[in-house]
Amino acid sequence: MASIIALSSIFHPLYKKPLTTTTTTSTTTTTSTTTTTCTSISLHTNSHFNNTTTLLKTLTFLPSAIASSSSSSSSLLSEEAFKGVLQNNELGYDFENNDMSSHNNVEDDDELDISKLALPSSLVDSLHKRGITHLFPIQRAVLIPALEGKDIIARAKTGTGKTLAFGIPIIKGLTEDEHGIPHRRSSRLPRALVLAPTRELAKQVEKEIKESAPYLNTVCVYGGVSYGIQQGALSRGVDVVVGTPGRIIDLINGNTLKLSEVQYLVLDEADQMLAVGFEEDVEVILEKLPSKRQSMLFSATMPAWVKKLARKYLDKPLTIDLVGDEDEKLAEGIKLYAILATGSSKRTILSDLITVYAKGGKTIVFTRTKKDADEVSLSLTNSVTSEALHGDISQHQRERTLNGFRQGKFTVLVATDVAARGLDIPNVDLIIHYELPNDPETFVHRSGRTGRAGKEGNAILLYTSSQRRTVRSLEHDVGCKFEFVSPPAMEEILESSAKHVVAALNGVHPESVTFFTPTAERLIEEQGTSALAAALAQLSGFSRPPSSRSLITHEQGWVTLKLTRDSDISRRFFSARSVTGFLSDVYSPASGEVGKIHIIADDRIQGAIFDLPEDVAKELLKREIPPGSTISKITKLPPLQDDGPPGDSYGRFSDRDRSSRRGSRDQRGFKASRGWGGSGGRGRGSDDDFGDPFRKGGRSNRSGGSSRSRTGKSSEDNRLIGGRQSSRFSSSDRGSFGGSCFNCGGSGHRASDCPNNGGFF
Ligand SMILES: Nc1ncnc2c1ncn2[C@@H]1O[C@H](COP(=O)(O)OP(=O)(O)OP(=O)(O)O)[C@@H](O)[C@H]1O
Repeated sequence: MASIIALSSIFHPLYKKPLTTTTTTSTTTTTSTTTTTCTSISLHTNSHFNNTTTLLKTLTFLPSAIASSSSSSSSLLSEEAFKGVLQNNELGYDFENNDMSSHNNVEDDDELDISKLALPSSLVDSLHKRGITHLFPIQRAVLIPALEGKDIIARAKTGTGKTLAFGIPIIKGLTEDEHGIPHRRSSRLPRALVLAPTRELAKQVEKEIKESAPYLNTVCVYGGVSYGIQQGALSRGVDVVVGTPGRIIDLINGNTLKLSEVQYLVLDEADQMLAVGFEEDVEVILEKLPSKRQSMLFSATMPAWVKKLARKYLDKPLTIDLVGDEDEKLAEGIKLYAILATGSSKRTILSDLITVYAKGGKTIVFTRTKKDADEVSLSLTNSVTSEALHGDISQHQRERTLNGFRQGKFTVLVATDVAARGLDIPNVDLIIHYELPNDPETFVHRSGRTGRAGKEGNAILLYTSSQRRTVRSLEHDVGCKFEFVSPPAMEEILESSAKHVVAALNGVHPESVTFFTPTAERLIEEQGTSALAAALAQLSGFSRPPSSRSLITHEQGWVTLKLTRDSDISRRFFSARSVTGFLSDVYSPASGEVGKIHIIADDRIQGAIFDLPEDVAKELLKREIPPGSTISKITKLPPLQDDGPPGDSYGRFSDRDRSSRRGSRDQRGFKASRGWGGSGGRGRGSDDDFGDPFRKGGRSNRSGGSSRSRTGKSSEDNRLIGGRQSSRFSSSDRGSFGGSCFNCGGSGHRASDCPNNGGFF
């Protein structure tokens, strides 16, 4: 107990003994303040040396970019500071090599061991029960300054444990006084207030605090449910209130929630308050709080409003930034992929992506609108179990959905941003950004639903050709790198499906197996391994052979081919028209059927990739090809030339922008987007409807499903031609050939009519 008192007395915000300070200037002053505080602990509190040692050692492990002073801040923690603390290097810490091993008394693991940090034993016990034994970096970074009573701005990557970073010091402060003596409370007005941007996040924070400190009364308040229960809980007395700003204001106005005794304020996911339009409400609440309080602001990102808020309402906050300006803002375990898709192909590839990248685990698909969430979820139900989560779904149903997803009752959650913000669902393996997020912050939040608590995960961004530049901006703004990959090839899908089926087989009850064994033995005798292969194919959903798919649009029944031309033979500009010209000469029906065309982005190669219906492609590949040219079916897309419209730039995408852009579309005047609006500034789900100003037709409508996209539009409408203009032409229209000569590149004639014909055509 003595050591607990000692630690509390040194660090607890309510401790009256003045901390030792030194006077130097500006930033250095701050450093010295912290340093001296620590130094005084280290050098002058001999009787408590062991615990102090532990704390100091914990501090020494803080990452180098741990804290910086904000404009109004007066604190700075850094390794420099810690070097100062340990002038005599009592702990034997090797600062140069960030190595504690030379210290001989305490094992490395002890540094973050929560049972060694003089926290209330009840708290330690409940954390242990939850499997939480050691602090995460943001928690160890926040703990000491929070216990010192400092206002804090903390920024850490998603899923790294921010809730307990503020939860632990607040629980300690609410549990015992500065001497470690349990509080006896007279009034039961709330002493801690946590503001969260969404109901789900509020409930999650409540859960985290309740599970860590079941002996405290924690009440969660949010809109969409009746006031009665929340009012009742508040009137019975409460320690911690967690809630969304709107309902909190209602309860304050209804005189049920009184904030006069609030000592701790937390703004969780402060950046998201802004995103969901709570900025005014937040400020109204902050104005009503007692001025003598400790405030902690947690945010994954730092937009201007959050900085303003900090300046206005926090007192000389210490900024603890475990992200930094340049660094990747996502947890390390998250692998990022970007996949080029069209509006219509997104739905087709979605289940394939889930099959290959989620590896049988949980997936969250993010859409921008509620309607999309419903539609996408519905379209998935044939292949996977899926549910939608958005604001139009009742609160009760939302909770049921979330619980079902947590418990693995279904594996794919299709959610809008607001509904899924800040959700902590363990073991989400895959995030799919079905549409581009509105801004980098949203991207970080969405992606951060995977790779939580040190685990690994994948996040896939689906983008259209007109959004390439936005994807690059995103990389820059988030400080991340995407791996640009093609949609999974059929082989990968089959292989992953087989793996899932094999994994599922392991779950079959042995008794059921015995039941089927005689039939299995007979089948193997009769058919050998093909019997098992047939069973796997059936279980994978591939009882019929998969039809080929375009690598560009992913539409079934299409094949993607690559055409290259030897640059020694022709130095002419290679364009989409070169492709149509080539097809027209080699196998003229193909020129009327060609789908999308993209020019290959490789200086050493003159070439393009393009789609043809499977049967036409087969015929084409049988034809004799002019010397110097190659044509082949490909299974992976090569790098392609950027063909986005010029205005696909960074910015927020408001509804007003969207509607005005729609208006401009109707007038047939495509205006460059200024937003991350997905679709290069076009409305939802219409990414390719009018995205390519250079798109031209040329393909006849084929009978049968494959020539039409799922949207009902002909693929002709969808054609995208490598960003360059192509002329309309028809293979049967030999009189007015609009392509360019594959031989000389000149327009208006075919290679067979080329005056420079090398003899082949
Ligand atoms: N020290 C710890 N040891 C083990 N697990 C922990 C620890 N701290 C937190 N966790 C768990 O890690 C998960 C993520 O924590 P939390 O939700 O607080 O992250 P976050 O940083 O707030 O994420 P986000 O920014 O996405 O909201 C939770 O399930 C939490 O219980």
